[in-house]
Amino acid sequence: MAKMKALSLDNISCVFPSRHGGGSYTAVKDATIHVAPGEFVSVVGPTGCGKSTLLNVGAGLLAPTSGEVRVFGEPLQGVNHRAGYMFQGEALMPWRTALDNVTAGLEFAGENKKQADEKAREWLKRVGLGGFEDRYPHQMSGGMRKRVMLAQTLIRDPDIILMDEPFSALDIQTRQLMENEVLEIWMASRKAVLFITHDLDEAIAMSDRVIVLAAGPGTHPIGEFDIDLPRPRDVAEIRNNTRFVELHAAIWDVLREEVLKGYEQQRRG
Ligand SMILES: Nc1ncnc2c1ncn2[C@@H]1O[C@H](COP(=O)(O)OP(=O)(O)OP(=O)(O)O)[C@@H](O)[C@H]1O
Repeated sequence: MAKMKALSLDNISCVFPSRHGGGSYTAVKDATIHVAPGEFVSVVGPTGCGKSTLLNVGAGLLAPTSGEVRVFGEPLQGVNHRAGYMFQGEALMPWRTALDNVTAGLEFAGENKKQADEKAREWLKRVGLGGFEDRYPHQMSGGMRKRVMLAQTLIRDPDIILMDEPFSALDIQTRQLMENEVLEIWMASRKAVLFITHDLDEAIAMSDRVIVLAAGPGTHPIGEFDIDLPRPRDVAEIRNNTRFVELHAAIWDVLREEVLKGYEQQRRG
């Protein structure tokens, strides 16, 4: 028997009612993606191809039209409680301090406040925000807010981490710092990660494996690459590695045409 996967999406299709009245739009068609325990997998693909849709399926927030989702071998029903989900946009509650944002998940799960606060302080320190516990989201920079979101996702110690372009809104320096921090935390705990990005450099620098999705409609993986670069990695330095450059060229060769197709579709609107 093949080794058990942390997350298996098998032959997933997602059909939505069309936005232009009547009819339907097949966003994802027959997509199969597996993430092993401890593996860092990135999914790259053109804008609007269906990356977030697939992640929502893995999170149990969207039931696929057909196909099967398994979490550590068990068919997924409802929300994936073994997964932590870090969204693309701003997901902090503006009326709560950094500390109270980080404890939110634990509170909702019924953990006592004192214990939750203790864990949250520790996590805020780990993401470089020791001393900022009492700040409100509007009193923090974009990078700091992302750090709070990271602590919020990781405090529940999920076995699977789902990340949807978590750093796309950040400036390049802050982004690279955060990518390195995520890698450091991941190296210490080796959770299964499914990371969505449209940035190929980021995908290669972070991952064990990069999956390329076709342009929509009916997106599905069209290429898969093992990233055999040494770890630990510094995301800025690894870009100068000759193997990185080779991998980038090979993956871009597959991705380029899809990006052009995606761009054309967006233009036609
Ligand atoms: N609930 C929905 N109803 C109708 N269409 C939808 C729905 N959700 C997604 N879609 C469509 O499915 C396609 C895939 O969307 P999705 O957000 O998954 O793409 P994406 O690759 O994550 O995009 P981006 O790179 O812009 O974040 C898009 O064409 C989108 O308009």
